[in-house]
Amino acid sequence: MKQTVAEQIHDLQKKLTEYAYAYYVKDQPVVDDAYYDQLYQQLVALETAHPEYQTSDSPTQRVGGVVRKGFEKVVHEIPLYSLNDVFSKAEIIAFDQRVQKTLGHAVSYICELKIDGLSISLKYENGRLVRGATRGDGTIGENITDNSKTVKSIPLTLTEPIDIEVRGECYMPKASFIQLNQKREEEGLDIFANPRNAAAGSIRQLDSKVTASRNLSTFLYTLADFGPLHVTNQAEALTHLDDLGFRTNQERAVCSTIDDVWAYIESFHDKRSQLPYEIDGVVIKVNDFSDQNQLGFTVKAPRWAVAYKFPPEEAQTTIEEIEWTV
Ligand SMILES: CC(C)(C)c1nc(N2CCN(c3ncccn3)CC2)c2cc(C(N)=O)c(N)nc2n1
Repeated sequence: MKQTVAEQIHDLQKKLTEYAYAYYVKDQPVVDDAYYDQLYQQLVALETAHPEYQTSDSPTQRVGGVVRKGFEKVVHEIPLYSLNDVFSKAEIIAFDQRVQKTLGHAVSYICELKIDGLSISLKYENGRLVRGATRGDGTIGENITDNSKTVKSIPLTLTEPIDIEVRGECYMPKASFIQLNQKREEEGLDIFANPRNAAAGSIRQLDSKVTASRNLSTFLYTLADFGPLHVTNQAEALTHLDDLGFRTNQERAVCSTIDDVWAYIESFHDKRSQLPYEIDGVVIKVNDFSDQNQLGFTVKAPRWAVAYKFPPEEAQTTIEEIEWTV
């Protein structure tokens, strides 16, 4: 039986959302670009002819188009903490000793690559993105909701209709950074010093159409407000973020000893230049949430995590050296 217009539109929105999720979140395209573009144009035509069926979470709403005079301030109800930096194996061992001394037992750690982007916080109500904000000073950030909606790896709708706030890094892939700077040089514009500055400049754009053109991506890494999620450790929390539709970094590893933590760090010291995104270190976190709660926070940072910082990277990677995943 022939589909109604409403059914045709809903069907296209669902298909295109699934294809975009596979491409931008899982890095596993399921259709080629030409086919995606063909369906996308069909949806644009149908939504234009029947605007009553255009939904705010349709894939066509990712193109931006809002121009702001400035950014509203956002107060983070749950503050974003800092991290204590460490620069050597000795400092990591000292961290582990302090943790074991406080808890009275050994713990497992989770190692996460420290993405060199800028921190954002995403708030969802009933599974819908209601607010995107920059970290700012950890308490006061900027409202970047319009721009967040143009970042293709940020879900507009979650797989569950829950209230949750998540945090992570927004970054620009190395290849996009190199291409952006080439374009800016051709146009006689200033170039960005590094991908972090390029990402910050792009997510803090007043014209969301510009943000949409910058191929930003994300890796989410923490739940600010756990909402209805029952998770007991960081590894589970990251799996939950995956299940909800977020993009998380798959290089994470649970390490049962600090020697394994150091082996992880050393392994990425060499792999760093081949990654398609910049990292400036490894974040080491006590994995178990009850252990984290016992360790608590200093004024500015958790006692249950440290950021191991790599020495500054050598010369800029050439485009050939990068593995071509997004
Ligand atoms: C939730 C905690 C506090 C443990 C935490 N905090 C982080 N950061 C705090 C300091 N940040 C910061 N940023 C600007 C100014 C001061 N501090 C930048 C984010 C993390 C950053 C990354 C990352 N980059 O990949 C990550 N995988 N996990 C993090 N986890």
